Amino acid sequence: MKRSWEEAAGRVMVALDYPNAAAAEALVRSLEGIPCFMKVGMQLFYAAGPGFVADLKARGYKVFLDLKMHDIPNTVKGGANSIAKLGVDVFNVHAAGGSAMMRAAMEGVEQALSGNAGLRRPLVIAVTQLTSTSQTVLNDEIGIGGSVADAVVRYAKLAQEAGLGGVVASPQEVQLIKSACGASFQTITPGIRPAGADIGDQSRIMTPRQALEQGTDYMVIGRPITGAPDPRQALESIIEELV
Ligand SMILES: O=c1ccn([C@@H]2O[C@H](COP(=O)(O)O)[C@@H](O)[C@H]2O)c(=O)[nH]1
Repeated sequence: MKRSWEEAAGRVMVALDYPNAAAAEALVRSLEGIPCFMKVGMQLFYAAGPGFVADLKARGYKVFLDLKMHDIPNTVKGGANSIAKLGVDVFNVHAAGGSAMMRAAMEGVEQALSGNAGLRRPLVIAVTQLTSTSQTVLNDEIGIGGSVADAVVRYAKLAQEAGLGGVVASPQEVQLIKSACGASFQTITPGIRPAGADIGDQSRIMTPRQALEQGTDYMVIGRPITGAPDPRQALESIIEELV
């Protein structure tokens, strides 16, 4: 199925994994006019703070705030409340925190929205198993038995029951998640590597085209873009692969 260039671009979330606002801002400027998401993770957020996120939103960017909260329910509720007030489009928690913690995140969002009619409702998603986690690490280090795919689907169902709208997983698990949770349950997939790209610390990977063919909703891509000699050209060539 052919899709427009804009639709293809809108499925890419560029990971702004930079040590400071100036470096991230340079990348954002180099991608100006491309309607992708900007993903702010912990490295940038801890250095540049909520002001950087608020500035991106004020300039009209779609923002995924990837802080992967994992704490007691009351703390996550408070964190979700603060994040929702920033007006981000997507944010996440770890499904490993359990259903009470995930429900608390949703309560934090509801509280923020009820006090502010102008706020948009963010998509709240849960990390299932990190895309750097291999079968061996899951079984021998984390201590969860069975296949990675089974562990991912179990967390996806738990997240859905807690009221979340989607999950972070690898593209390899997208079809199983959609079968278990329905087509509208969103899948956000890191672990994307164009053919020939350095895998780095990722374990469960696919190319952009393969991920799309699995039915992923959004793909998170960092180093294949940010580490390229010409990041704009790298992103444009990924988008061409998705059209
Ligand atoms: O399971 C996960 C959850 C989050 N991430 C984040 O996505 C990007 C991926 O960056 P690459 O450079 O393309 O590997 C990064 O910000 C991670 O924190 C993930 O990789 N896996």
